Amino acid sequence: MNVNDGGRRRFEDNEHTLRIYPGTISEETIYCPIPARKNSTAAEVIDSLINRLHLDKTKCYVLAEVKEFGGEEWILNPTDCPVQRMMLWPRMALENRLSGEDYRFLLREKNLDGSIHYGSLQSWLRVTEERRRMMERGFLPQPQQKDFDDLCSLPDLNEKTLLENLRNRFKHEKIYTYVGSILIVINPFKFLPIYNPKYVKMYDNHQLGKLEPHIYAVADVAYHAMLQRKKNQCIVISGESGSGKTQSTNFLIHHLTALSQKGFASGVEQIILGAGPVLEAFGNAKTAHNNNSSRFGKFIQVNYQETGTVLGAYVEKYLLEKSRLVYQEHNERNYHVFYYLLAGASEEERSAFHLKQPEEYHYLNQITKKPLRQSWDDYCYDSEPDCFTVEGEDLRHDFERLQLAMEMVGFLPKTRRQIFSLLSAILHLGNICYKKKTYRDDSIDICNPEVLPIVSELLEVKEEMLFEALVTRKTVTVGEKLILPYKLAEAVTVRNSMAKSLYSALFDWIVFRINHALLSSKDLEHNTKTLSIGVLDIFGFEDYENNSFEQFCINFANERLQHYFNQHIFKLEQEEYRTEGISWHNIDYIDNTSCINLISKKPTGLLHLLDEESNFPQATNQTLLDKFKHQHEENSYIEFPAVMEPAFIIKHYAGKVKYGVKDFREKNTDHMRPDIVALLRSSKNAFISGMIGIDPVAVFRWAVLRAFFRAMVAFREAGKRHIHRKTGHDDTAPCAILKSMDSFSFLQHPVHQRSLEILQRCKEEKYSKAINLDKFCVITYPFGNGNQEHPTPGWDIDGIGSLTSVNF
Ligand SMILES: Nc1ncnc2c1ncn2[C@@H]1O[C@H](COP(=O)(O)OP(=O)(O)OP(=O)(O)O)[C@@H](O)[C@H]1O
Repeated sequence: MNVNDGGRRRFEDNEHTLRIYPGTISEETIYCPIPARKNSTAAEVIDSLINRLHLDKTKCYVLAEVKEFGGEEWILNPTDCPVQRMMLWPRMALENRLSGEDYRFLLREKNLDGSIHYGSLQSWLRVTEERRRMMERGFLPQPQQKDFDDLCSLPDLNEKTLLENLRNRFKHEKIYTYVGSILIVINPFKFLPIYNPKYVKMYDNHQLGKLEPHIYAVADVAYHAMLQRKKNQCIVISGESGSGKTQSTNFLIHHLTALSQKGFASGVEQIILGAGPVLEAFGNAKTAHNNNSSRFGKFIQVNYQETGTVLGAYVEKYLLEKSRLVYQEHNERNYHVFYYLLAGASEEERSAFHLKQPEEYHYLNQITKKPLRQSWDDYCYDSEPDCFTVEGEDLRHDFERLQLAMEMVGFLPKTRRQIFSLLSAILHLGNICYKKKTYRDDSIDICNPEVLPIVSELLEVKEEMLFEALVTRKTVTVGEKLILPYKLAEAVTVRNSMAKSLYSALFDWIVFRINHALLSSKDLEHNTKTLSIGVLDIFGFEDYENNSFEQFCINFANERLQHYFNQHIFKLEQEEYRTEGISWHNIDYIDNTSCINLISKKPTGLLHLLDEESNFPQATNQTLLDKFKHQHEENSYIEFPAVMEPAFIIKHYAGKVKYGVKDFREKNTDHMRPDIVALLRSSKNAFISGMIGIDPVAVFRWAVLRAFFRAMVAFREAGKRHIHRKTGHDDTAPCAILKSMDSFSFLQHPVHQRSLEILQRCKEEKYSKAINLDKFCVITYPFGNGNQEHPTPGWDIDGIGSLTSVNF
């Protein structure tokens, strides 16, 4: 049996050992190893446990799965398969259990009323408790300073006291702090025992601010506000890369599904569980800041019945970073899924998909190696480790985990093969290279024609058509069809654009399929009134060594979000004080309206000038820059580098960022050329031809902005609510948002429109549902280095200086 093949079969057939921790049910046992297979159910495992540990058979037991930091517990249904759940855990958790307390199975006793008896606290909690007792008895130093869990209650609020308060709280492992209804999170980069069921219970139905700040409190307030006011809610998460946004989103989603299910895993939770690793494999990558960085923004909406029971959910994605597919910066990688596939595919799959080693693909091997030592006689480039594997990563295990997760969200083996075949086609496409035919003219040829049959086989398109599409452009003028050869650089752009479009269409298709699995049929019953809570996990402000169009869009979106924070927190709040006759000195804040106008105001905003230049065939990077200069030379929010550099600098609220204009026009109108669309639509493979039909034109910029429109409307409505409250026209409780979000809802997205068309075929009634938003906000901050596997040394918080650029 070969190694690769063996991996999958091992998982399918072999016996696994589950370690079950019985806790107080059997105090003398730390854990009990129980053999089980992939399809062994929780009920069978519990039976074995009862026999092994001689437990009281008259009592009722359940298995609880603990995963992620802090020991959130998910109760398994009797028919759930623990091994399948275990295989979704990261490899570290499977191998290194003694230190990996985050993932395990616990045995819990069920009370007569059906509730779960959680028994004593887990070992880590005992340590914390012990420490608290020692402190009380004076054996350990008491915390010196009083801290404030809401920055608004600081007696003297200024930058210094604000940072000191956060630092002080962080030193005492308090990573959460409120600013009114906003929650600030500081990434601890270490396990904290604050996410277990005790905390779920503790924060159930409590007014915000009554207990120590916590992410559960935010979820809880949103949940109960939704139920009481019958209004949909929205939680916005923002922060820089590596600050813990995804982690916070996971805590929220877990809590939001847990609240309604009293601890029992539902089908929806099962699908959300499977959707996570799938989205992560296709949408996450190693970056210089985070080994598992999400390269797309997402909006996850959990739908509830009016009674508060989870109905279904849906995911909307924003701006997948397509450029990563064809080029990665130093010390960064392409999307995880490529490495998983190349490491984990079986021999049969390797030959069917024509797979090679990662270093043989242009899209994976461009890692720029920086010279480590530089001297005349010793110019060394290569002592740096490659970037194909990340420390602690087991790509084969990750591939198995991905396959299982795909199975859980309903991808049949045939579909999985089609997806992997398409991934291979994309990699081979990237290997196609061009040369000039002759020195005299510009016409080009393909240097390695042997790659063409492989790509044509994998995409199931005719080889001649593929060749034509890669080297020539077809243009139709009045009554005439012109075939013009591409120039060398143009051909490379077309090849890359085809690869990017294929990958992004695949990602859209995956999200579309996940949504089908997540949307419950009850969601579509017109007489079932649904409510929802949305969590928006959006990219934070970015400033890298090289910033391009992606950073420009992301930072503009953040600029708009900041604008609405300003509106809400400063302007409206101060207006309210004034009208209520409270003596008040206005606080100065950085008003970023001018920066937003510079970028987006019609007719001369940078985005409008960019649109003009994108549609003008003779335009170049220089003409674009000249246009920017000509219109905005006097504007203090834009600068141009002193040396001749094709770049411009924007003075954002969070600092100056330099953007290189290279590829701005192409990325702004980044869409598949019609001849490429025609080629892919001609594929004999219905999976590929159908997928291309979904969304041929990339709605790049508007996709990212739409995410911010959600936030924008939420905050604008917050403003209206303030005014209404004063004029007495609105009797809803604070924070109610009335505005219908129809026009910005996911229903507008082409992928979802398609999804709905299909669903509507099953349902005659039109699916019409207003999406209203209430508002909550979570802001996350990283401390130390995002790549740290271990906590910040010495629990140091000097990095708190990084907060200074943020103004609330
Ligand atoms: N509450 C937390 N407790 C402990 N560790 C955390 C917490 N939040 C985040 N981390 C750690 O920080 C790492 C980075 O977090 P995460 O991936 O959520 O960041 P992010 O803001 O989503 O980054 P990106 O924008 O690059 O996707 C996680 O892998 C985890 O190790």
